[in-house]
Amino acid sequence: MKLHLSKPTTNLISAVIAITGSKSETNRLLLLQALFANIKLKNLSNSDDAEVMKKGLMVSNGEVDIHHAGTAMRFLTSYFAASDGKEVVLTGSARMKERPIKILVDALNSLGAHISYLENQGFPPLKISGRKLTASEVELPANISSQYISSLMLIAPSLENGLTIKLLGKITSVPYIEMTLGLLNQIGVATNFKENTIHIQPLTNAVDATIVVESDWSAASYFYSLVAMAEKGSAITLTSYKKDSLQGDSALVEIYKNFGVSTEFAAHAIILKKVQNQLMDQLNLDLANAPDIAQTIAVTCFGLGLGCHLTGLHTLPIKETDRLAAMKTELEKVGASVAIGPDNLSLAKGGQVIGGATIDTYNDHRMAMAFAPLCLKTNLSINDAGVVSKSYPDFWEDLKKVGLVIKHEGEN
Ligand SMILES: O=C(O)C1=C[C@@H](OP(=O)(O)O)[C@@H](O)[C@H](O)C1
Ligand SMILES: C=C(OP(=O)(O)O)C(=O)O
Repeated sequence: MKLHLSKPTTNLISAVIAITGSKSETNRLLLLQALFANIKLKNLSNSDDAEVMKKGLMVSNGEVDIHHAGTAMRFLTSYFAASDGKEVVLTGSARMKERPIKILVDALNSLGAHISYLENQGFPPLKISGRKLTASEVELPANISSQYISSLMLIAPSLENGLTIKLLGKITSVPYIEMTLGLLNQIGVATNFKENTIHIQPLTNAVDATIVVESDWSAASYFYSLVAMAEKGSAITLTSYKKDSLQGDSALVEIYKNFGVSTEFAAHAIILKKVQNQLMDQLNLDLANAPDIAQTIAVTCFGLGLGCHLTGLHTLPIKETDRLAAMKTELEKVGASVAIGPDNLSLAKGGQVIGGATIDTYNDHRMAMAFAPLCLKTNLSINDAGVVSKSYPDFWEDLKKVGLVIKHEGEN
């Protein structure tokens, strides 16, 4: 599906949008609910990634296909490995078969799991013969993906003696580890995370509580970008958010101040307002703690004519696509001048926006969503726009609520 995007007919934008629960929190809680059935959940994510997670958790024997969902792939690997008697083949999309999983498989096998590779060593698909894991100490490199660590943490309370996890090297995407700890604490698990060691105690009965998932902050980033590029006085209200978020991407509140966007916390909502013009002409930012908003921020900077130097991006090449390479190619299509390194992206300031470009999305929801706000500056088209359903199926409908003019190819 190719979509043509152009700006609203009015200069000031204003809208109220309800976004569903965080996909990261949802996929953790779905796994915890499979282990502790009394947990009740509200405001779950309606994303494809949450759907494949739900479906996967119901399988005991046979193939589980999690498509593009990194969290489902990593979290289900531990879940099945520790589920005595379950025999599954865990597979995914062609891209998923290129996303490394050896660090997690090695860690689980060292705990007594039986996981083997069916195609390429170190990559999905995996054959998993579930069994009771009895060991209680494990170590693994922490600099490639925090999802391996969260995956082990999520099954830890169901192990007889809990789990001590020693993290080797520089720890990446730390807020996602803290999110896992926070959710474990909410269901009654005792945890401790100091320096490079995480202790997780076993749990017999989870707290009898209803957990309301906070809406997705990564999804909110696209509205921050829209407001940043909109006329002064524009405002968008998003529900349901709170100040004490478990999601690292809530760093948007501080980051977008640089672009003149204020965030007001109301009851269960945030109100984003363009209150002044951007405060600088060059943004330097380390995004090792918030890798999923790098694409959004780069496009915002470009749309506003600012330069940026974004660092801490070492995990981007192994996400839905090589996001650094994809960003360089697509930003240059719209007139930007971009340099990338193994863990960074630099955008030269003052680039002139070229109109009428067609953005390729590389099976990456965030490529489509990050570029969409740029239509406030120029008309553009997005190829394979349905890719957004990985995390945000209602994205295009919600953009229409903001007044953006969105047409299918061939539509008048
Ligand atoms: O644990 C999670 O829910 C996630 C962790 C991050 O991955 P890495 O730890 O691989 O950077 C993030 O990019 C991903 O979208 C979701
Ligand atoms: C990287 C992402 O997801 P995952 O790793 O779970 O596929 C993402 O949503 O940006």
